Amino acid sequence: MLDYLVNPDIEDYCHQNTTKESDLLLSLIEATNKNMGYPVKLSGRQVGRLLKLIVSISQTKTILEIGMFTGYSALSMAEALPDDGKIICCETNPRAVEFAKAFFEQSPHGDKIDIRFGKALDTIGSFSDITFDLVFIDADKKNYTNYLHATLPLVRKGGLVIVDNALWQGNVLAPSDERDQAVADLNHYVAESDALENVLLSIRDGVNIIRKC
Ligand SMILES: C[S@@+](CC[C@H](N)C(=O)[O-])C[C@H]1O[C@@H](n2cnc3c(N)ncnc32)[C@H](O)[C@@H]1O
Repeated sequence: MLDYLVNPDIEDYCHQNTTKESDLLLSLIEATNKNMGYPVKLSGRQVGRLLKLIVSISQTKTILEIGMFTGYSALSMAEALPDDGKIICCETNPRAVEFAKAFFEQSPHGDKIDIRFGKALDTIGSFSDITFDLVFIDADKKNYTNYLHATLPLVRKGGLVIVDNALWQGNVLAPSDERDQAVADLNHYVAESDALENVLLSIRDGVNIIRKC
């Protein structure tokens, strides 16, 4: 594991010079830090604003999020969806689900968010006749390649898959366990595929932006 991927001063500068979140999202971050023990799980301002920006400029209306936690990235994307847009969020932690629901209820965008409690692969397996404009993968790393292969058929042509933690603290350089390997395998598969085009960005812990051709 590398100490850091991006110089911390540069990281801080980028954070300070990126559009601030809505007041509700700022309270969600504060409450997550105070009550949930793992604030590091939040994708953070740069990734959150990147997701919101992409949703805004891509005519995205249907999103699948794999790994919702307390709802930071879900609400960031929901804020950019049109009124008839929808985001389905998969999450296994009941406490995180209750926490997120309380915040979604306070948001004018909360009714765009549909939480599916349970393992994401089971939820995905239950879908029929559903197509997504965008899939955001941000759950257990060991299933990263499984998530990619399970969701690609559900993504419309021209749609996006965005993968957080795609550099996995640098462990992709020399994978040493199942999780490192799954993230490295996903990156390799995507870069080699003729059916996909992508850019792997070294923002925060890495973000892989993939377009289905
Ligand atoms: C990194 S956090 C997600 C952070 C969130 N996307 C954000 O940026 O605010 C990963 C989440 O995935 C959830 N998770 C882990 N395994 C899962 C599974 N098999 N199915 C659905 N969610 C899972 C965890 O409980 C955790 O809340």
